[in-house]
Amino acid sequence: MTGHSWGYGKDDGPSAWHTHYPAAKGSRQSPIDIIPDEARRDSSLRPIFLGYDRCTSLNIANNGHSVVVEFDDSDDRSVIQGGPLEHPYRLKQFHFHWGGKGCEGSEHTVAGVGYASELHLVHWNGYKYKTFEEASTAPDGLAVLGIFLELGDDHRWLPMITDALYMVKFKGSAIDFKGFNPKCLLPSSLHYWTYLGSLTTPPLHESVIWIVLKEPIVVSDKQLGMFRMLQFNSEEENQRTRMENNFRPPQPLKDRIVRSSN
Ligand SMILES: CC#CCOc1ccc(CNS(N)(=O)=O)cc1
Ligand SMILES: [Zn+2]
Repeated sequence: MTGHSWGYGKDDGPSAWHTHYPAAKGSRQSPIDIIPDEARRDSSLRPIFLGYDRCTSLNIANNGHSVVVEFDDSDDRSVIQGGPLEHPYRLKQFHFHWGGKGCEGSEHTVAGVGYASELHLVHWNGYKYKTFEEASTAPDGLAVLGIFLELGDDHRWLPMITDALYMVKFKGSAIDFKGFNPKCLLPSSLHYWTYLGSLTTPPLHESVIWIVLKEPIVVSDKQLGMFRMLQFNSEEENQRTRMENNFRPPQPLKDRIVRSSN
């Protein structure tokens, strides 16, 4: 099922998505602006546990919206559990959102301030649902771990990703990408905010339990700049557009609260 084409441009960007994806105006849309002082500290929230050691990365691809690393999700070999989750959720893929030169690029903001980029690790509830597609429309179907990227020194392990980007420059390109463990992209603290939200890209399904880590990881401007050599377009298309500013702005919180781990 291929949905209507969408993007991040003036005519097909976030403000136009509602025309083909009505969920855009729903009651639990993402991202949001997280206001730490208004988050409810909840001692019943357990620590997050990331069981990625047996994870199996498959490929890295340019899907025309971001660069995505996909994993073998045929069993519970790599899962996120604990925190607000009642069951283990299987890692399916991770991808990034970033800005243009020097401007913001994260999707969630913290007290109105954005980061340069945001990493999303997408997991689905394989305990209750048979497939990612089925889980993606269920209110407790997905769990996305959001990690902020801020500019500073070079990240020691990010080159494992950025060195592969030139091979997936155009939309529709993909290469084998085995043996990558995303644990190397985690900050030292797993303290988090959590709230009920949605996919931040079409189809914008309201099926995501968001877990946003408080501590960003640090990458250099040069490393983040490598993402901007990617293109939104395929090699065949004449229109050459650099992949940048592929982030949705914060959406209304409406009748939701954000909870905070200790
Ligand atoms: C249904 C469906 C589908 C396609 O799968 C995805 C996977 C991830 C995303 C990205 N969503 S986000 N930015 O909230 O992690 C969107 C669609
Ligand atoms: Zn995302």
